[in-house]
Amino acid sequence: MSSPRVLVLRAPGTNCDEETAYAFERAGASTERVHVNRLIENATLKDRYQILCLPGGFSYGDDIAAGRILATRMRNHLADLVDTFVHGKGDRLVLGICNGMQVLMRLGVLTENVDAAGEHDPATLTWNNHGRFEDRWVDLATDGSKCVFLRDIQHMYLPMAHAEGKFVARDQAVLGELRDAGRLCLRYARDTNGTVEDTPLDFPANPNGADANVAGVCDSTGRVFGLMPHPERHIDPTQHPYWTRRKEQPAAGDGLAMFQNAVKWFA
Ligand SMILES: NC(=O)CC[C@H](N)C(=O)O
Repeated sequence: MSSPRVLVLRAPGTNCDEETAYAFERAGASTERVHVNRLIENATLKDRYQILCLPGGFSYGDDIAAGRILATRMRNHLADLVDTFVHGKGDRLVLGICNGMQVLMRLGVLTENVDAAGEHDPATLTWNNHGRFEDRWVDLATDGSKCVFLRDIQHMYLPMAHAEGKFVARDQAVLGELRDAGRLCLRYARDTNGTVEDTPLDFPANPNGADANVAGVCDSTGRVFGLMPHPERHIDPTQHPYWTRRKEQPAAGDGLAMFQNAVKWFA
């Protein structure tokens, strides 16, 4: 298959769908932005796509908790779609960006197979330590061996923009299990070296106080990935905040490689 088709799922309050579709198209995929209600009406629509992407925004106004309502709608009305993309024949990819990661966390697909015996969810996303919305650029390091989207990427400089983005594991055992499986594959970093650190960094390097500096998590297969920062906002070099001061411009913004990795997976 040459060019995968991407389903960019929209809901009331989604606001990053156009940029996300642009990012996938720049990487060589074809995309359609589809409202969640259209998918609920037509169960066979999902069969047109190889990649499911949940973009950023404030679905259903972040009411109750960010991502909770869309995740509940998907669990109740789109269970077949979720199962097809997450499990199925293992031939599809899922990406959740920011609010999309919040939805994937609420659906439980990013922490699947982890200490299922516990009374509470193995992990969640909660309010940033300082209790406010934080919107700026961050350095990221990858432990990307496992995750399809992060292959051959060590460092990225990307914008983050969230209030409920602090990753918290239920306990150290869960954190260790996810880490040892290579699933804590994207971390906030202190610099551009691409070094993964487990001890939480101080603010501002770790913008929200996340356990083990976690900024992104993948499932046990590496095909399902959620991250809080916004790769679709750094596709072109001119989106870098200091681009006019750089002597040499890179060919692309740091985020593009993630979308290219997804497209390559189908080549
Ligand atoms: N940028 C986004 O996707 C919004 C993040 C999210 N709804 C929050 O504030 O936590």
